[in-house]
Amino acid sequence: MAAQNATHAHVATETATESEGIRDREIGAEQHHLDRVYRRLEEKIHEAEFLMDDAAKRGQVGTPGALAERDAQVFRAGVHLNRLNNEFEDFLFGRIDLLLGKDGKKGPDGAYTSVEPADDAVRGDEAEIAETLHIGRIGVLDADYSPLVIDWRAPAAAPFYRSTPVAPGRVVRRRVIRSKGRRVLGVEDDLLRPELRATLDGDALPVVGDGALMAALGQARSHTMRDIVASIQAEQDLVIRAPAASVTEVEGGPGTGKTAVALHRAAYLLYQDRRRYAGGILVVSPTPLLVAYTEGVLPSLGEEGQVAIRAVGNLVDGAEAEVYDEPDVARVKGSSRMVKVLRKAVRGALDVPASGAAVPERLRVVAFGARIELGADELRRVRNTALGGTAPINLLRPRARRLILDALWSKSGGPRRYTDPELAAEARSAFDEDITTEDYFIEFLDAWWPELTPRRVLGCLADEKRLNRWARRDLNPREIRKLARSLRRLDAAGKGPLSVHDVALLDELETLLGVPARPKKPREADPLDQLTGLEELMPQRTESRRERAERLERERRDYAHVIVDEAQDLTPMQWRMVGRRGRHATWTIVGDAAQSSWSDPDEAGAARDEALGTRPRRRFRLTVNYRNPAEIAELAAKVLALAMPGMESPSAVRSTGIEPRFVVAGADLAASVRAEAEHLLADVDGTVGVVVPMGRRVEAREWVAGLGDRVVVLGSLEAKGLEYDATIVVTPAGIADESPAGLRVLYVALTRATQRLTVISGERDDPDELGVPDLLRD
Ligand SMILES: Nc1ncnc2c1ncn2[C@@H]1O[C@H](COP(=O)(O)OP(=O)(O)OP(=O)(O)O)[C@@H](O)[C@H]1O
Repeated sequence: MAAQNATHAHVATETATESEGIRDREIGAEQHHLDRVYRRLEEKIHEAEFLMDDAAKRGQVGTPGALAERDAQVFRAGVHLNRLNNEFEDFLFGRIDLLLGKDGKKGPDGAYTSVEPADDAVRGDEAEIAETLHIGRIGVLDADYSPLVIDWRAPAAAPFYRSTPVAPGRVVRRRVIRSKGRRVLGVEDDLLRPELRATLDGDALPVVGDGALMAALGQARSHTMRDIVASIQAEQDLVIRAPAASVTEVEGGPGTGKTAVALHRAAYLLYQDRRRYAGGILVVSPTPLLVAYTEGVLPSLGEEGQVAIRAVGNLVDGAEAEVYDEPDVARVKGSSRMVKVLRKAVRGALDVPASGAAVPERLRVVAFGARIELGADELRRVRNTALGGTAPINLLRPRARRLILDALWSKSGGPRRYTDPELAAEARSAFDEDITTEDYFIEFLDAWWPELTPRRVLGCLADEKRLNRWARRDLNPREIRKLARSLRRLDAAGKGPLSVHDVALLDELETLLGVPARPKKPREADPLDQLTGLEELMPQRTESRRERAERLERERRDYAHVIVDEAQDLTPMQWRMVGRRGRHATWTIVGDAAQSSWSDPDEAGAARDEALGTRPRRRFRLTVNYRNPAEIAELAAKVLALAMPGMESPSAVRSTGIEPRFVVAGADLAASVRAEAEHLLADVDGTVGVVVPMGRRVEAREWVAGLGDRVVVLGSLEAKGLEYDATIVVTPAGIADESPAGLRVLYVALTRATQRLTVISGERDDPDELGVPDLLRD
C-alpha cells in the first residue's frame, strides 16, 4: 500500500465545507452497511434458533450430523455477534471498489476472482465500479450468499493490501474505515487509479481523507500491541500470505513489523487450513515481557486459544525461567558444546548419590538357599553394558535390571545346573521372582539406577570437581568454574530458580534421560464436537485461552507450525529445544542479525540449520521502519555502523521533526533519569521505557518509583521487541560494554521509541559539549 494518499483533482477542487459534507455522507454510507451486517447476524441467530427448536419439536428428526450442524450454526452465529458487540473495536475496517474483472467467475466468498480488469472495463478515461467489497475481521454472507463482509484473510481481500498505484489491478479506490462497535467514526481513502473518472451507481466516486497508515503510526502506545489488520503493507502481506510449505524466513530491521507480520501470519494459516493448524501453532518469543505485549493481537484478529505464544525460557513444562545469567555464563550454557557435557553428565549422574542415600557398591542376594554377591567391579561392568544402548538413560533401567539378574543367575551356577532348556527357563523364572519381589532388591535398584530427572542432573553440575570430570574436554577451566557457580542456585534435587538458558539445558536433559511411559488419561470429548469438528473451530467454549494453551503444550510437543520471533537471539541450545517441537512442522522465522545478543552468530546459524534440516527455505526482506521517526532511526544507524559495518538500516516511513535529546548525568544519575522521565511523561500520551544496563535494573526501579505505570524500567536484554512512545537510554557505554554483543544490544535499546528518545550519558560515555556520547557521534 502506498504510504501516502494519491491525490485527485476532483478532491483538490473541493472547498473545506464541501469536503466535510462528502466525508459525512461517506461515513453515513458505511454506517448503513455496518447496520446491515449486524442485522444479518441477528437474523442468522434467529434462523438457527428456529431450526433448533423445530428439530427438537419433531423429535430429533434428521441425521445426527445435521442436528449437530444446526447446533453449531447457532453457536457460531452467537459467537460472531458476541464478538462484534464486545471485542472488536473495529470489526469492519476496509473497503475496495473494483473494476469489472477479466472473467466472470466468483469464489466461495461470493467475490469475483479475477485480479486483472476486463479489457472493456475502462473506456477512454471513464470507468464504472463493478464490485464493492467490504473487508473485516471475519466474513459474513447475506441471505442470498452475496458477501456483506470478506474475511481479511480471504483471497478476495488480498488486493486491499497489495494494490498500489503502480500495480492497481482492479482496485480503483481503497478505503480504510474506522469504526467502534456498531458506529462508524471515519473513513480514509487511497485512490489507486487517479487518472480515471470513475463512477459508482452513476455518481463520481468520492475520495476522503489523508492517510490511514500515518494515523495508525502516530497513535500513542499502550502496554499491549495492536493488530495492523487495517494497514498491512504490500511487502508485509506477501509474507503473511506466503504458502505454508517448508520454511519462510523473514529478515528486517527494527520496527519493520516482523512481530506483527508473524502474528498475522498465524491467523492467516488458521484461516487457510484450520484443521491442520488449530492448536498446532507455536510462537516462540524471546521474553515473557514480549509475550505479554503481543498476547492480545491474535484474539483481536478473531483467533482465541488456537496458538501457543511462549517465551523461550518457558517452553519446558514446569520450568519457568526467573533469572538471567551473566553474559559469559549464558555464552557457555547456550553453546552447542554443552551437548557433549550433558551426555556425559546423564551417565555420570547415576553415580551421584541422591541426598541421604549412598550409591551401592555391592549387591547381596539370597536365592535358592545360597548367598550371591556382585562386587563393585561386576556392578560397573553390568552398568557399562547396559549403557551401551543408545536409548535414553531412564529407559535403559529395565535393561539394566535384566542384566543384573543375568549376572546373579550366572554367578549362582544356575546355567550349569539346568541343561534341559525348559527346566532352565522355569528355574530362571523362579529365581528372578525370588529376587525381584524382595524389598532390598527394589531398594538396591532405586539407588543403583535411579530414575533421573532433568533438574536433578542439572543440580549435579553445580559441583565443580564433578563437572570438571564431565566437561574438561569441551569447556575450559574458567568456563567450568563459572558454570558450576551459576548452578549453585539449585539444591541437590535441582530445585531452585532457573535462568532462561537453564531451560534449554533441561530440555536437552529430558531428551537424554527419557520419560518412562506413564498411563495416559483419556481425553474427554464432547460428542457434538466430534461430529462437527466444532471443537477445533470454537475451543473457548469449554476452556479458557490460557487453559487450552497449557493443555496443548502438554499434549503436543510436535507442532504443525512453529513461528520464531527475534530468531537472531536463539542460542544453539535453544535452537535444539525449539527444533524438537517442530520436527514435522512448517516454519516461519523472523529476525534481524543486527539485533542479536548472542555472541557467536555462526554457531547459532549452524544450530538453526540443524533444526530446520533440509527443508527448502523461502526468504523475504522487510525494508520500511514503521516504528521510529527518521530522527531516531538516523541516530540508531550510527551504532549499527559500528556493530555491523555495511549493514543497511531500514528507511523510516515518517519524521516528527523532533531530534533525540542528549543529557549528561551529573553526580546523580538517579535524579537525571527521574527528571527526564517526568519531562517525557508530559510530552507523550502513552508509555515511557527506561532502558538501563542489566545490572542496574533493580536500582533503576527506585529512580522512577511513584511516577505511575506509564513508566517502565527495562534491562537492556528485556527491551527486545517492545516499544514505547518515548524511551530513555541510560548510559549507552554501560550497555555496550555488558557483553561481546553489547553494541547490538545498544542498537535494540535505541530503536524502541515511536516518538521521543532521550540519551543519558554517564562518565564512561565521554560525552561532547552537546552531551552526545562517544558511541553516537559521527
Ligand atoms: N502495516 C502497518 N500498519 C500500522 N502499523 C504497523 C505496520 N507495520 C508495523 N507497524 C507498527 O510498527 C511497530 C513495529 O512493529 P513490530 O514490533 O512488529 O516490528 P519488528 O520488526 O518486530 O521490530 P523489532 O525488530 O524492533 O522488534 C508496531 O507498533 C507495529 O504495530
